[in-house]
Amino acid sequence: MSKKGIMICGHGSRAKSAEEEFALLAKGVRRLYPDIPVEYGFLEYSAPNIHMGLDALRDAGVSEIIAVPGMLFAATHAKNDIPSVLTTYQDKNEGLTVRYGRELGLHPQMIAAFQARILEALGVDHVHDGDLYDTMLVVVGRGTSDTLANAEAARLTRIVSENLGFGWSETVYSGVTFPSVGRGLEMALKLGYKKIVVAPYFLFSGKLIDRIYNYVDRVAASVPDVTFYKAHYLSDQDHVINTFAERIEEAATGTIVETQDLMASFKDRLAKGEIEVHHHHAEFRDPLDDETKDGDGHDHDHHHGHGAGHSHDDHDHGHGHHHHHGHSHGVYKHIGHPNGPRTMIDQGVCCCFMSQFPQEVIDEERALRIEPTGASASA
Ligand SMILES: C[C@@]1(CC(=O)O)c2cc3[nH]c(cc4nc(cc5[nH]c(cc(n2)[C@H]1CCC(=O)O)[C@@](C)(CC(=O)O)[C@@H]5CCC(=O)O)C(CC(=O)O)=C4CCC(=O)O)c(CCC(=O)O)c3CC(=O)O
Ligand SMILES: [Co+2]
Repeated sequence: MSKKGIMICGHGSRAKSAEEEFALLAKGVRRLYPDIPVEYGFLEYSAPNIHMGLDALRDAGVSEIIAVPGMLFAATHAKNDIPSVLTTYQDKNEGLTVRYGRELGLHPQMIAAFQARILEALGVDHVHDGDLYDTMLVVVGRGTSDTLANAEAARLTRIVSENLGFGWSETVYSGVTFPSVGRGLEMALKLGYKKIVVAPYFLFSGKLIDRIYNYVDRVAASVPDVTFYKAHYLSDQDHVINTFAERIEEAATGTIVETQDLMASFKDRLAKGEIEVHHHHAEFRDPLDDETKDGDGHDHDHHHGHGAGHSHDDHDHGHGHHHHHGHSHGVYKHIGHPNGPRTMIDQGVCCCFMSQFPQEVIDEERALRIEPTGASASA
């Protein structure tokens, strides 16, 4: 009989607090599965990385791993990056089976978890129809190059807006796509609502959450007659843990609906040469692990797609790390959009992103930043 183990694949952050908070998730899942080993790992920046978590399960004698993305939506990370790590691992470990579940998605419990955070920000337990007709909801999604994942964030906004009865609502994004948090809030103010709830649909704290709350504070300081309510991110609420349990069960029993099967879709697109696996240049590397020592901060221990997107041989990198492989990645639509984010500029974000910014947008942003008034457009 095969021994099962559970693996939660998280994002990771340069913020220590995010690592600690993500660990709480694994703790919550362990409470639900006391007899099964549960490990977690991060895709980028943080330790343990996904390999380390998988190693821990293997070393505990697990032969059937049920892996689930610790991700809200099915975008690049859940669709390409995690499956790439998992299939590579399975290929290298004979006799090991890795199943893969789907993203948390807009499960009713995730919506409940989000609404609980919004009500908490407003300081109420429940609302009656009409209570929030004078209030605007601004949902902050992460933002990705995956249009459908961005659309899920907008769908969430609609659902919550109807459930709670907000006067008006809008979806903004913390990066990658438009509208940015800053531009979105400027637009929101034009509508004249005096109460605005800003609710980030994020699992944990991190650099992006800090940036979002800072932005709200900055805008709030400029309009003293408007009250901003900052909702907490989701974190390890029972609703979230329960959603993980459902995703684990679906993967374990093989009852994922075909159209939602991320691993099947990954393999299919890989075979067709359509995959754009993002390189994990930021993946945490164990200094004791020789395999990952390639001297330039890259761990290329996974598939690289070469079929679509552009290869890094096509353009100049203009930054310190070199890519000695032809990885490719998502195309950022409307990257120069006037209401789009400028946050990535000069923040050390990968060339994969930066190389897609038109030079005039970069120049314009840099010029704004050196204005003596300090009027920053870095939204
Ligand atoms: C701050 C930063 C890292 C840094 O520089 O420190 C950071 C941080 C975090 N991202 C998180 C989540 C997601 N990140 C993505 C995608 C991308 N994120 C990228 C960059 C950055 N991400 C840096 C800021 C750059 C900027 O200014 O925007 C891109 C551009 C490049 C790359 O990853 O290499 C890549 C585009 C890929 C593409 O679309 O092609 C997706 C969507 C997806 O999967 O594609 C999800 C949602 C997954 C889900 O659905 O849950 C979380 C956890 C939030 C939570 O708790 O929920 C944190 C943690 C934190 O905030 O610290
Ligand atoms: Co790069």
